[in-house]
Amino acid sequence: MLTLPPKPYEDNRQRSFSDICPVDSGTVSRADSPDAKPRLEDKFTSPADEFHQFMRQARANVQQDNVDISEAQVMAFSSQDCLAQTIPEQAALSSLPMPSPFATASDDLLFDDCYRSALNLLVQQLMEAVLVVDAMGTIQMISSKAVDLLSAGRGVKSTDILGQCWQEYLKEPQKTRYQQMLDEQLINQCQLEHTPIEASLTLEQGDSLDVEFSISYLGLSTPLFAIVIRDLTKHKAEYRQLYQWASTDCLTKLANRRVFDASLRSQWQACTISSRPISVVIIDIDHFKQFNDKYGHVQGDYCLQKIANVIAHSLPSDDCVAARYGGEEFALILPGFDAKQAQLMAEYIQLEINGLKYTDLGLDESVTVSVSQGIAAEVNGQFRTGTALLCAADTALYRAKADGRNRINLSC
Ligand SMILES: Nc1nc2c(ncn2[C@@H]2O[C@H](COP(=O)(O)OP(=O)(O)OP(=O)(O)O)[C@@H](O)[C@H]2O)c(=O)[nH]1
Repeated sequence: MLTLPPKPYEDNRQRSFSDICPVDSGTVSRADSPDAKPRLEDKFTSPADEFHQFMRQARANVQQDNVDISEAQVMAFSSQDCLAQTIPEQAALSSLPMPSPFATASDDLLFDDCYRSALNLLVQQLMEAVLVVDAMGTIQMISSKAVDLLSAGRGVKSTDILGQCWQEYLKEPQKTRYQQMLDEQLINQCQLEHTPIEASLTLEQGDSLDVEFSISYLGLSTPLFAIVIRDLTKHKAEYRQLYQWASTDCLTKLANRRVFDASLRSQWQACTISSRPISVVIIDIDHFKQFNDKYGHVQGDYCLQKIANVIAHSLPSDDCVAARYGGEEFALILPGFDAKQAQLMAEYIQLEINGLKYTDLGLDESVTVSVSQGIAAEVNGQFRTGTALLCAADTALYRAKADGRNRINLSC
């Protein structure tokens, strides 16, 4: 890191550009009174000839007079504005992008050099994770926060990362997306509007890191790009936790009613588009009020958990959904299942639940619980919507209850 020399001036506010870059008094042409302070344009015989001389002088003074380099650069840059503002015919040029409209090719290089030094200082001071890369992706500058991030806190130095290729940290498809954005920026030579790109970076030793990053084009004669990276690890962990809370039933850990409804809509659509069957099963515990009344509400909760566990482990594939539909009511979505397959599934669940023991809850070995189930299956377009299928399963459940409970009823 560049160490700044001590400031040689007592009061920085009183410093002017000429303090850093003294001008031969012979070039001062305007002096209305002997005490008049020379204006900046008075110091030039010709702006085009003199400006880059100023720049060089400023640079030489930085080296010789131990002048604070960042301050000298700021003064040098502001002198361009000063020039454009004080010389009327050049005034319109003050709004043009830097480098200076007066500059020659060598001034461009000098300007780039100053700009890069100032930029490097700035990047190193930032609390954000920032990289500056060239058009090939070679890392030219890096903030200490970005070093920490890319080295996964392993105490790597910035010099170990400088010169590496930024794209090597990216995986597909973000690698290709980044290159496309870079190409577009190079063609247009101006900032591209883009939302931050989410990516999973590949770090040393196979670690990966969830981040989002944005790219800003820095218009120099040799194009540079500032990449600001934000670590999303904490954000993603919080999101996962919140998503889990919002989508699962906290007692049974099955999907909640919101997820069930959304899944039924999407699975219904997917199955009807691909002409696959789909079945819904509703499972309701028999006489659960009596269980609660006899053994207590806490034991009732454990009972619900045990039954939910059986149901969750009965699901044959990931696209099947088991949800807690209401108090002591559960529901299944079985994509690809016709009526016969759904019936087999319901029979399996019934057997498993009938066989459950509650001795671990301190109850007698003889205590058992049964369930009633209603099934509806969509095979040949008999139902118009997923909701109609669900209503049919509910009606079938009602019949199973009415027929004496501990039984399965299939909607016809
Ligand atoms: N322990 C416990 N009980 C619950 C929970 N949710 C609902 N219940 C109970 O489930 C019982 C449901 O009672 P009912 O609707 O009369 O149904 P049932 O007694 O199972 O009778 P049938 O369904 O007709 O066989 C009520 O006593 C509710 O308090 C829960 O989260 N925990």
